Amino acid sequence: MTDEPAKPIRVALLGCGVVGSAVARMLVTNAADLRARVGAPVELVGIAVRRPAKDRTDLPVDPATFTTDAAELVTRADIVIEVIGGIDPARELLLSAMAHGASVITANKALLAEDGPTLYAAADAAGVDLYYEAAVAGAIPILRPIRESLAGDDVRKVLGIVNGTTNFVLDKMDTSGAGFEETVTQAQALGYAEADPTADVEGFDAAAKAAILASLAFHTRVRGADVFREGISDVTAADIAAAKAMDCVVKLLAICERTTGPDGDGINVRVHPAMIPRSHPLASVRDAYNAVFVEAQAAGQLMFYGRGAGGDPTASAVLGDLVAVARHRVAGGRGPGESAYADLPVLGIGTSTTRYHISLDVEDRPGVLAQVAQAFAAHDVSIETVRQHIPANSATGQAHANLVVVTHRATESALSATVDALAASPSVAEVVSVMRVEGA
Ligand SMILES: NC(=O)c1ccc[n+]([C@@H]2O[C@H](COP(=O)([O-])OP(=O)(O)OC[C@H]3O[C@@H](n4cnc5c(N)ncnc54)[C@H](O)[C@@H]3O)[C@@H](O)[C@H]2O)c1
Ligand SMILES: N[C@@H](CCO)C(=O)O
Ligand code: NA
Repeated sequence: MTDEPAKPIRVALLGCGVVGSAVARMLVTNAADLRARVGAPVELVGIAVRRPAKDRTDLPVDPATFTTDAAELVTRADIVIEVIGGIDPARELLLSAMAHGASVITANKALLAEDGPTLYAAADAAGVDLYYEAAVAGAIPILRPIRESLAGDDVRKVLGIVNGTTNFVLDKMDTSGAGFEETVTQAQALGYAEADPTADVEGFDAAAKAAILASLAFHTRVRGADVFREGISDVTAADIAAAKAMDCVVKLLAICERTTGPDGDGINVRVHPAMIPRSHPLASVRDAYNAVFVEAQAAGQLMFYGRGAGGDPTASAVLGDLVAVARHRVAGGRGPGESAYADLPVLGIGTSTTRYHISLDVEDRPGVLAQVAQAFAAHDVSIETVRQHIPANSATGQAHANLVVVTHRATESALSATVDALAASPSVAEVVSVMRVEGA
């Protein structure tokens, strides 16, 4: 008696842009290996596109595979891969796919951060898988390690560089000394930044990824809108120079922290530029690379590093999900569903604690340093270092000094009250900049 040949796994691909075309190519080129790893043939039954007339002859795919009817395509697949992006129609298509019994794979962080629970509920109702490794940090395996490998540990903190565009811009500002606008223009010319770079430079993309990371790490529903967000458009060449003077670099960080304090248990999730010491592992993340640093109770510190974007790297994560999901189809069973049992409160930014670098333009006369120190003391913010620099010429003729204060850890609310007091002080001409200092 011979074994029945395994039934093919029918895969539908939605979107054939940067990621979709790389996924299609890998699906076809690696078909024999995928078949062996899955235990059944993996058959690309259709690719939904918006512009069917576009020349796609470079792809090793039968032209009859392309369709403009994504809604119909999702009804005849075992696995649907969504790489269209945006909220709708991606959401409707994924919901319809699951309602028709398909498992789904998506790279769509915006949709997951906006409405992940609806997708999870649909996956549960249909008894199918919902996988999305590509949605955070592209090729880097980070979601499966948090969702599965660390499921027995207690994750305390996730600290990551999860946006390649902003890392590229900040890295170039660091090495060239150039300003933000000039560097973004250069990044656009090199294809690193989009024509409209808002989602990246204002931190929306990183905030969506932070929400996904925090949800998985802390078994709590966190939406993109819950994440405190500050982008990099206000980071100046002077900020970068100030970081250099402290032997630090500026990075856009996504920070997810489990906190236990007088206000009770909760989590802080925030995205903002911060100085980190050059000796910190994240400081060596250059160009458009991503890295995620995870701290868990028993595991200690772990670091994940690699390419966070690009067609092939992102397709690698999609195909990894595909093999996992297809194996479930062959052997039966499902991967993990949503885990939101901890239901921790997402605390306001005021409760988060970090160190701060504050640059002040002050009058150079007796008692000024004491008044500045008093503003910190009054709000219970402890000073770690103070550096004073006297500029060669003061434009006004008035004697001025530049004071750089670095604090010990303080809450954001205490720090912002201190900054308000400094701004109102007659001794302080200007609060030149305030930047958080992480990783030390
Ligand atoms: N590019 C990356 O490096 C990267 C990395 C990680 C995650 N992602 C995510 O992957 C997804 C796709 O990104 P991308 O860079 O490939 O974008 P893209 O713009 O290159 O491709 C999207 C494609 O979807 C098509 N499309 C739009 N609406 C459609 C519809 N209704 N039916 C069929 N096709 C439709 C578009 O015409 C386009 O070709 C996004 O969610 C993105 O956030 C991208
Ligand atoms: N725009 C993102 C890539 C997709 O997540 C980045 O710059 O990292
Ligand atoms: Na990933």
